[in-house]
Amino acid sequence: MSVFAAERTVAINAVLRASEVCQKVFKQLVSTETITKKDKTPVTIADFSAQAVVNTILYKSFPNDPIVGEEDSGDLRGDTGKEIRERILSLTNSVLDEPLDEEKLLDAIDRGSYPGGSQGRMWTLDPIDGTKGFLRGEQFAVCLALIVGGNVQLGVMGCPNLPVDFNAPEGERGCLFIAEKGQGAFQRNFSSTEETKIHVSDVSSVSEASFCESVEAAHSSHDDSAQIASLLGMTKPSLRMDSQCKYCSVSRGDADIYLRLPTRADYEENIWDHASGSILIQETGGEISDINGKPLDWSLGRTLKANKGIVATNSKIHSKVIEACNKHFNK
Ligand SMILES: Nc1ncnc2c1ncn2[C@@H]1O[C@H](COP(=O)(O)OS(=O)(=O)O)[C@@H](OP(=O)(O)O)[C@H]1O
Ligand SMILES: [Mg+2]
Ligand SMILES: [Mg+2]
Ligand SMILES: [Mg+2]
Repeated sequence: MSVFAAERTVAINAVLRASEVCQKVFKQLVSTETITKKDKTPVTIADFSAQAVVNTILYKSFPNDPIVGEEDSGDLRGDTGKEIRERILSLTNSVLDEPLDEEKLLDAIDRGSYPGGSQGRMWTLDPIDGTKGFLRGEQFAVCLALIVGGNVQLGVMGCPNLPVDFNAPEGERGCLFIAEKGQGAFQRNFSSTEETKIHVSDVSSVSEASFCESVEAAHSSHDDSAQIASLLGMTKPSLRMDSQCKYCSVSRGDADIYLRLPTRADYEENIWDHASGSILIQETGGEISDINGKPLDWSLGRTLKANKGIVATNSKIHSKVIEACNKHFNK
């Protein structure tokens, strides 16, 4: 029986509303509505608005739950932030039942500042994962997960541009993925409430397998993955896409392995970039670890500081992929 039925319903609603914001923005986005953050990555009015929407909806049902969210309101305050703030406010209010004022909007965004840790309940939110994919009109995802005592219990992901059927790439787009610990995982189309149970592929020979990996070589080394593919005797082309949609693709069997290989020794993966994807992989029968085969540790704060890179597979071929990573990186 579902332990988090209420959380599941609220999270689905929040992710769908935030996805709606992103879809609205994409049609009208102008260049002044994208900011480059200190780490040189982009953030748009849609990222801020989606975070405000999700945090507001979560607060209404679970006022005591802290949130580890990617964005903060620093760039939206004061005179310099006035124009962008007003756009975000009207966007946010276009999907909320009760309108916010400017102060409440900024507060809602900043409710995502929780430092994380091993104690109690917390949500983690990536309002748009794959912002670069979003800007290109390609794959992005609204990603929300519930973590309790350092364990991911629930994950909901909205993928507005992902084809509902991998074999019909020109067909309907827009899917929602829902996974709860011990309850399996489901895909739902944006146009319906019917849920279909999904599972990973049953490929058991690694030479038959295919990778799903980042578009940006700066986020996961393509050279290293090509060499690992060669060690494994893999010949199929990689499926390349932005965002946690990669986890969705592996979880429904479109590809067999999600590899995220470190490009910089000092990079720590953010928990919001992987929490919902990790439970989706586990609940569809897959396996997830870092490149050394170590379980992901969600209890150390806003990042996965004890882990290096990510390997998610259909489970049958996991140990082979870890072995190849080991061989490649420790050569
Ligand atoms: N150096 C480096 N290494 C690994 N990961 C990084 C790095 N820099 C940024 N990021 C994070 O990558 C998130 C987007 O991941 P993607 O898999 O979508 O990358 S890609 O767009 O396909 O290249 C992106 O998430 P969003 O900001 O939510 O898009 C970042 O959190
Ligand atoms: Mg970002
Ligand atoms: Mg992200
Ligand atoms: Mg993001």
